[in-house]
Amino acid sequence: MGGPDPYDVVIGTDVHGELPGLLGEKARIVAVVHDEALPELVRPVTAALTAAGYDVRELPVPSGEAAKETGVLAGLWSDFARLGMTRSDAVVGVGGGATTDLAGFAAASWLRGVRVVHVPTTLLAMVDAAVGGKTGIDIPEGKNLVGAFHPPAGVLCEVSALASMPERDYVSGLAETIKAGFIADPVILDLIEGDPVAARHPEGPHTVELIERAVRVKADVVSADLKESGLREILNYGHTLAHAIEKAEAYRFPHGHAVAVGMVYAAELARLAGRSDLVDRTEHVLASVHLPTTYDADAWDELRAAMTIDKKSRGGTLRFVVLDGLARPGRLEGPDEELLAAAYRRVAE
Ligand SMILES: NC(=O)c1ccc[n+]([C@@H]2O[C@H](COP(=O)([O-])OP(=O)(O)OC[C@H]3O[C@@H](n4cnc5c(N)ncnc54)[C@H](O)[C@@H]3O)[C@@H](O)[C@H]2O)c1
Ligand SMILES: O=C(O)C(=O)C[C@@H](O)[C@H](O)[C@H](O)COP(=O)(O)O
Ligand SMILES: [Zn+2]
Repeated sequence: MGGPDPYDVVIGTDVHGELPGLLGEKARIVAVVHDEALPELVRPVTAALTAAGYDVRELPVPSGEAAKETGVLAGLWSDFARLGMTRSDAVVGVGGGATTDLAGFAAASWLRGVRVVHVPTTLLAMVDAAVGGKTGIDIPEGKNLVGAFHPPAGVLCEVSALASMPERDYVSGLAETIKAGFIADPVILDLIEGDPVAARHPEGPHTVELIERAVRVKADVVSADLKESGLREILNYGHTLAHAIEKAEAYRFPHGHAVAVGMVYAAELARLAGRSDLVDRTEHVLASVHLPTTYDADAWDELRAAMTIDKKSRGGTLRFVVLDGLARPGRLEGPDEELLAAAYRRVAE
């Protein structure tokens, strides 16, 4: 991963031995912030760190989006204080995107910033959440509204960890993978459309290639625009409606499923605005891996209200990432209310 502080993203099997190299030699205490439901996946991480001589402390946090609550973050700050963590110490985040978002923000905010290495255990976290340095938590008013840009010192994707993933969560990660396909690398779409049944499972023949391609898309974008002053917005394709859906569902709807519906909505916005016509392909590839393409017809007013707080908005103007063609992302600024509602009719079930 390029940018001012480049770092390695290791992708492979039996790669835990690379962890000390990613962490560096300065750290004494390493706080392993991990999803409490994944002891089997945490064990090889702590074993590799202990063998390398670090003082390893395990800090379990709730599974899933419940990790991204202010109370959990405040609990980690107290833990870091109790452990006596100084600026030369480090955090390792082990889990899905919710865990790495929390661990990353805890590291960003502790003493104004300590090193963090991520060990993502879901497809979604490998292809997206654990790379790129966006960290954050949710508040009742909205998703990811508090956070910081804090790039990791390294990312370790142990692909064998994916074997235990429930299909629903695995497929959620395919939504962000497909997003990378639409905004920048259509070969991703070809690989999934070529064998969607295989794509739904981690033992499929193209899993490592899909991860590598999606990480490459993210690396190229983030290296050029870490703090989202322009280009990075393309990684938010489909997310304007997605975050509104997640809020409406009290964060119990998988992130990737919400992004899937959000991409259909963005594709329909682009079609109605005369920019491109990728709606059928979007629906087809998402449905082929069992991702949703529709949402509650009665939810529009609530979703429209929630979309106002999107981070891409400027003043009162909503701004969407739309496609002018495959791998040709553009922006749609301030679409009128009738267009917004009309596009939702395509999604409404
Ligand atoms: N920072 C970013 O750039 C970025 C990018 C995309 C998504 N995100 C965030 O990531 C989060 C979603 O991440 P996610 O989809 O990884 O979900 P998650 O972290 O909520 O994990 C989903 C579920 O999978 C379980 N799990 C994790 N690894 C497992 C494994 N190997 N085997 C069995 N079960 C496992 C977890 O316990 C949890 O129940 C959202 O909060 C989203 O906003 C952040
Ligand atoms: O890395 C980015 O930039 C993204 O937008 C990636 C998204 O997949 C991710 O869900 C991100 O957390 C959304 O960020 P937000 O700024 O809209 O909260
Ligand atoms: Zn996302």
